[in-house]
Amino acid sequence: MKTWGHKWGFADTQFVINEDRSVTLTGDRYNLSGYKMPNFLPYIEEELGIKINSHDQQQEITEKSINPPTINKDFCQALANIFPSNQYTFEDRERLFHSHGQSAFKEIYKVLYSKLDRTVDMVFCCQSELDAKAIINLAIEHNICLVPFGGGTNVSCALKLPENEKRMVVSVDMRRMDKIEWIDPENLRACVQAGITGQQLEEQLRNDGFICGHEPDSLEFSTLGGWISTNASGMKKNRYGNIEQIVENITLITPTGTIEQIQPTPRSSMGIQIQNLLFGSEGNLGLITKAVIKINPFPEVKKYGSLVFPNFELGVKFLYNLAHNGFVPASIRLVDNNQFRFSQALKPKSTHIKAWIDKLKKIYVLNLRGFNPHQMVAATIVMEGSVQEVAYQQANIYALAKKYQGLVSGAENGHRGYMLTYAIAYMRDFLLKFYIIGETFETSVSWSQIHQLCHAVDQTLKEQHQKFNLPGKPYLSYRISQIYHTGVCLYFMFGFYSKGVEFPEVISTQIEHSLRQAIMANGGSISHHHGVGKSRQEFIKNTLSDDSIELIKQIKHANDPQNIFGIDNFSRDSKTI
Ligand SMILES: Cc1cc2nc3c(=O)[nH]c(=O)nc-3n(C[C@H](O)[C@H](O)[C@H](O)COP(=O)(O)OP(=O)(O)OC[C@H]3O[C@@H](n4cnc5c(N)ncnc54)[C@H](O)[C@@H]3O)c2cc1C
Repeated sequence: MKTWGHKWGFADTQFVINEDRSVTLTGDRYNLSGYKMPNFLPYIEEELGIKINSHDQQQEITEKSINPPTINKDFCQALANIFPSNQYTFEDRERLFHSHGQSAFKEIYKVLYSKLDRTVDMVFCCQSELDAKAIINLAIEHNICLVPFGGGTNVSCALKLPENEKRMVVSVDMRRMDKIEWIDPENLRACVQAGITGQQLEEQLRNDGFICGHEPDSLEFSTLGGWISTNASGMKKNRYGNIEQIVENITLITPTGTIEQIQPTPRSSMGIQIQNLLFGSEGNLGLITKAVIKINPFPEVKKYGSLVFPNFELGVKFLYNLAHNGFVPASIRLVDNNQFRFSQALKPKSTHIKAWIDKLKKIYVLNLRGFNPHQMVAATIVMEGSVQEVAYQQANIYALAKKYQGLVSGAENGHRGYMLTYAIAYMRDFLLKFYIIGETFETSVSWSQIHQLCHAVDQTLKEQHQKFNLPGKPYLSYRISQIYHTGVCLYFMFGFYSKGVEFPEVISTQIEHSLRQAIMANGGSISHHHGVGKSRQEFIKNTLSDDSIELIKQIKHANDPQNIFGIDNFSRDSKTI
């Protein structure tokens, strides 16, 4: 690493500008990697109304900018008496890495170009349940604040330390707990340690012919414990479920004991289900050390597909009908026109014959079918299962799409659409260099309020852009990324050009706040899967009754009277809760 700050992802993968102003994603990890994208910069420039100068880049911090650690000597001595030195570190780079998630302007911008407000003082690597109990006991004895760390991929400022925390803060990194403890192949369940990443989990299960199927776009780095703590949602939830449907039992080590069900069961009417409190607990209650999850035989077939519709409204009508039918695929997403055009802009320059075929397709879609290139939208599809299941889904989905003027546009476009989501965080870091600040945010909303909510977000962004007198034009795109019986998950991306703007990270935060207000005023939820963290704490009071908030405070207090798990995402000391 040349610079001090930590970016997203693998070191071999980043977007770069070539001499001919095309853009390439380096490495060979994704199907977007390794080729020139001539239309990338022109698309961004047109959408934002700016000109990108490849030589005019923000300079990342190359020097340390991190507070010296607060040291509790007695605790450090006691720790050293129990654990070998390779299980903990005071190293600055590690402290920084463990002190933030992936929120664009509230965290990554600060890490790369400014300074995080506060960093953890030590990083401890938890290797077993015994370690978890021991570190908690030491923390109780010496009044230390512990912060569980999974993959650091949250986008809600869930790892941002509270400003008023005066104690020594220790990040408890769970990633060495990355084993599958057992597999029950007959009943299709497995007991898995909480620090395993999605990629490790799927690789290990695959060796035995199984799949978990929980596939968030952060799969490569996020962990099982993090998924439970944030109440995560994976793209293939239609087939495998969201995290709360996948997990059968959780083990949580807390300052007052061990929280778990004695044994997992397919379902149980046992009174209040303690486990439900842990989904979305966001590091406030203790350390999740393992979980029993459902597993599935590895699917016979995985097939991508895609459709284009003349406009977003027809696409939504199609999804509404699909959601209430029996052939819902593992995943289906509907992207708006901006995102559709962006995915087109990421294509390579066509070779001779391909260019000719593409031209013919374009003529058919635009001239013969009358699609408007500035209105048309696309749906991308993943189908998984047996040969028969997938064939049944494909035939019925495409037949239904026809009723809404949908045209089949091929597996390659579908695959490309899904790969694009893996590149988004790399894109964020690349664009940030050129003063373009972007962020993603999401919500869930009933079917009947989708259009009103999207319109409100669009209007609010335009107003905010004007209010802060920002250069160029604001960027907004959105997609429906999940469908439910009563509504959908809407996933937005917004961005603006910040060259010459003072404190862009502060303005972005205010804009994001206004956008959430608009979402909630138009029937949207506080979050569909990103969680609350510090980013959305203030909206809890619009989400839960006062008495519900009080009950949560009491549960927290009973479980952790000393507030050892003082990350304060949802705790008794929170300013707003
Ligand atoms: C590019 C990108 C794509 C994303 N795509 C998705 C997506 O498709 N779906 C989705 O749901 N989210 C997505 N996210 C958000 C993020 O990946 C999830 O919130 C994820 O669940 C966080 O897991 P983590 O292991 O990284 O947790 P962290 O970020 O390390 O921690 C998150 C919170 O959980 C707590 N925590 C972590 N591990 C434990 C543990 N073992 N015990 C107790 N508490 C713990 C932490 O203290 C913190 O409060 C995405 C993020 C990025 C950057």
